[in-house]
Amino acid sequence: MVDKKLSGAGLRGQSAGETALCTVGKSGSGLTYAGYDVSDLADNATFEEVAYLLFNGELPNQAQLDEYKASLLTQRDLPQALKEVLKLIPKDAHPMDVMRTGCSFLGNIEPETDFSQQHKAANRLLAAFPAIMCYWYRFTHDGVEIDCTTDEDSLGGHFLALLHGKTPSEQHRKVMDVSLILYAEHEFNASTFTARVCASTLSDMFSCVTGAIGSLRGPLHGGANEAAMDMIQKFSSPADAKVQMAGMLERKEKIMGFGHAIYRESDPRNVIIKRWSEKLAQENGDTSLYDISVACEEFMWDSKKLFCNADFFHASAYHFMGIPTKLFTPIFVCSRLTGWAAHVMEQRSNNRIIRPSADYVGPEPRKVSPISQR
Ligand SMILES: CC(=O)SCCNC(=O)CCNC(=O)[C@H](O)C(C)(C)COP(=O)(O)OP(=O)(O)OC[C@H]1O[C@@H](n2cnc3c(N)ncnc32)[C@H](O)[C@@H]1OP(=O)(O)O
Ligand SMILES: O=C([O-])CC(=O)C(=O)O
Repeated sequence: MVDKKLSGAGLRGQSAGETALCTVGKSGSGLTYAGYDVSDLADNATFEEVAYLLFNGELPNQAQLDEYKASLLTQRDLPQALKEVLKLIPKDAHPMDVMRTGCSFLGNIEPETDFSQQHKAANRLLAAFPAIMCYWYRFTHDGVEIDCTTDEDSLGGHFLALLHGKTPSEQHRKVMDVSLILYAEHEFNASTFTARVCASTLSDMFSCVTGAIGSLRGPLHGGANEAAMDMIQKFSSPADAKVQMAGMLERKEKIMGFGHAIYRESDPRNVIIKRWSEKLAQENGDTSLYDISVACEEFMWDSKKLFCNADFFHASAYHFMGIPTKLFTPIFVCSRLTGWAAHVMEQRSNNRIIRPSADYVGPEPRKVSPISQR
């Protein structure tokens, strides 16, 4: 694994454009947003500051941040028409499909009609996504039509308050904020690349983000945090985890939450969210799921030199905060929207339609025979 070359299928190792937003696997801890190390941002900034950074290129000063947060606060509620649409989506729908529909529908009723509105569209989605997820979830699962506004200062706290219907603890607010920072941006990953391809046709922001949500949904990308949770919940102890994982590897099954397309030895986000997962486990007074997760990490490294990516310890961390597993990937959407929108803006600022070539491997030229002879 460690010496595996970044080349081959899946466009691996090929540069597909330029970005000033992010480096992955290069300097410092291995992940930077506009020059800032992600661990520095996680320790010393908030998610709203990171969103501002990605959208504007610089961190805000206090006055800019206050103004930005005040503006986001006024945009958290959903239009009634969108609430009606969300109520029509069945309980057993995949919440990523809910996010996709919510984003797409908002693009119908509040369209981005020209690119001068790109910040407006991005900020509206940023403010509204927690309510899109929670309004649908609470209506279909608890039978309540929630008030989509809260006076929570941060988007992370706002999400937790909408979901649980009560004020979150300071520690939970902090973990959500860190999590949103860690997931915010990651260069040319599959969903961001989807957004950029869409942007390159000069399409609108809502279409770019809707497409990106579809790409993030898959278990090889954002969907891995849910799949990791489903897996660790099946293990009864650290020892059982090791036995069962050995079986999975023998059967050549993919272990979700491990490995990465770019990082070779570790994902710098893992150490940060792992630390928070441990703190939450201790706070809950039951560390068994955390201990099982650590056993998985040890086993995968010892047997395959595969390491936890950002998704693996997010699973237990979210679980400890009482977040239902099916909402794990939609939270990723609430965060990555910032990276997607920033890339859409960057693509638009220096655009050429993205249209690669393919190596043809199909049949030689041939003639259509009459249907009766086929
Ligand atoms: C936030 C994020 O989106 S992070 C990614 C989340 N996705 C997951 O956690 C899904 C599980 N992981 C994977 O499927 C892969 O590691 C990916 C999709 C992330 C990266 O895929 P690739 O770039 O093709 O992986 P890479 O080239 O490093 O794979 C090397 C070998 O390790 C194997 N491998 C990689 N990850 C895993 C895994 N999680 N479980 C089992 N085997 C694995 C591959 O099958 C490959 O074996 P091979 O050479 O015999 O075919
Ligand atoms: O970069 C990738 O391929 C996947 C990833 O970790 C992310 O999008 O956060």
